[in-house]
Amino acid sequence: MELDNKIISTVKKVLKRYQAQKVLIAVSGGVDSMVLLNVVAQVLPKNQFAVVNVDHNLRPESRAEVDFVQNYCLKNDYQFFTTKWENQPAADIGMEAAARKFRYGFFKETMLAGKFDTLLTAHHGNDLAENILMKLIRSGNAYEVVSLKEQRPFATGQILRPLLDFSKRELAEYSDIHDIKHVQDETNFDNITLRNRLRNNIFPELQKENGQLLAHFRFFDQQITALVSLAKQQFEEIEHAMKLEEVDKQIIGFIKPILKLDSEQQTLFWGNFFTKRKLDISISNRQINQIIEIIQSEEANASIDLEDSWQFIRTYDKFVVKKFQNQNLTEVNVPLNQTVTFGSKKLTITEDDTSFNLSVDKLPTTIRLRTRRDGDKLLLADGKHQKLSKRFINEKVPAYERDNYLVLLFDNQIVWVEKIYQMSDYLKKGNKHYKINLIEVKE
Ligand SMILES: Nc1ncnc2c1ncn2[C@@H]1O[C@H](COP(=O)(O)OP(=O)(O)OP(=O)(O)O)[C@@H](O)[C@H]1O
Repeated sequence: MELDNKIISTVKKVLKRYQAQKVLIAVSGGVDSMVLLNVVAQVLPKNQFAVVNVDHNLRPESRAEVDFVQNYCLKNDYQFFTTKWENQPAADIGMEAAARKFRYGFFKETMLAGKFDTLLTAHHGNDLAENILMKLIRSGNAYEVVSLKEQRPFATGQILRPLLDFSKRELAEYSDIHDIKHVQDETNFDNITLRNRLRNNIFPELQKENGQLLAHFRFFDQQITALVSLAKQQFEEIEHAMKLEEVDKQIIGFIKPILKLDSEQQTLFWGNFFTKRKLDISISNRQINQIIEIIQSEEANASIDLEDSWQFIRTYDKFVVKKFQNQNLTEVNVPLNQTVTFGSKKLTITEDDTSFNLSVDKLPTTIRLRTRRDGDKLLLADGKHQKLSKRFINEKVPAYERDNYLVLLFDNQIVWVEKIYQMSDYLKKGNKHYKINLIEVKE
């Protein structure tokens, strides 16, 4: 009876704390979600909840499982939504992730269509502990380790997981006491996945060491969550002081504000920095340590290569995180009056006698666009040449930005370099007039 009261009052409390009004319960038919349904039906009137189920169509018995949940809902007069996954990917790789994506896609659709504000899942204490240990084994990233939250935003509302305080065993006990029928998920017994190996082999051993293990994982989770949220407040202030400039695939900021953190704190800082920006980069612990090392070094122009073509550069008082230029994009033809795309920029050249910004004295046969190359030279008024690299220095263009500047060539002669050079400024004899339009496309 004590367990009953504890489960019911906890679910009630969580629903109240997060102000759940109209609730969709994700029910697979397994013991956990059938217990959750049973409990919610005791604390909410029927017009405030419904059941959602997804047939992943991956095992022969999946149809029977849907039928089981559907019949249960029919019998009890609960509103029920279901769908069947038809277009599975051909290969087996990533099937679980694809199934998950489909499942949550349908949950979202159903929530929006039925104006539900809350999705409930039956994740419990064992799921939480398994998740923490899995993330610890795979990455050790503190921000990922505590990823299974009691509440998180979802669709236009939220997901709540009111059973995290209970173990699988307690839920099974509840279902035994109340004779709650459920289906058995066979895949839980094979040891192909890390999760199942932890569940079936590792956790039983660990629990022999301490029966309170799951409560300790939950306690650990709550503390890390709190520590991370405290740290995030401070990191926001630091990022503000860094005066970050974020443009397409490039972030620049001052280093000084980070230096008031010690190395360990910086580990947490950079983890947060990359995790929250969702860049297409998987940053490892080793790389974070390298970043910290060059931040603290005296070297003026140190740089390291990160994963996925990203680079971290430390200049004198700033740092830059940027994505390499795609080498295939180094040279394109530019037909007149057509817009060409070069990386994140678009450029159009038109013949224009009224509002031209470039003039030359003869019609070019080829017009090409590229980024700078070693040895590029610019023609000056006195007929002499200047190295493009020299001009970059004169114009105070930082080294890390120089590769982004576009260079335009008429018949192999540089006639224009984005922002810093136009040949016609030096040789005013031109009689062919062109208008160059350049726009940056923000992603
Ligand atoms: N096919 C399904 N239909 C409806 N709800 C489901 C289905 N599968 C899972 N759920 C819901 O998700 C909860 C967690 O299920 P399970 O542990 O199988 O998923 P997971 O892959 O570990 O977690 P996640 O749902 O976060 O990916 C279940 O208790 C249930 O509430």
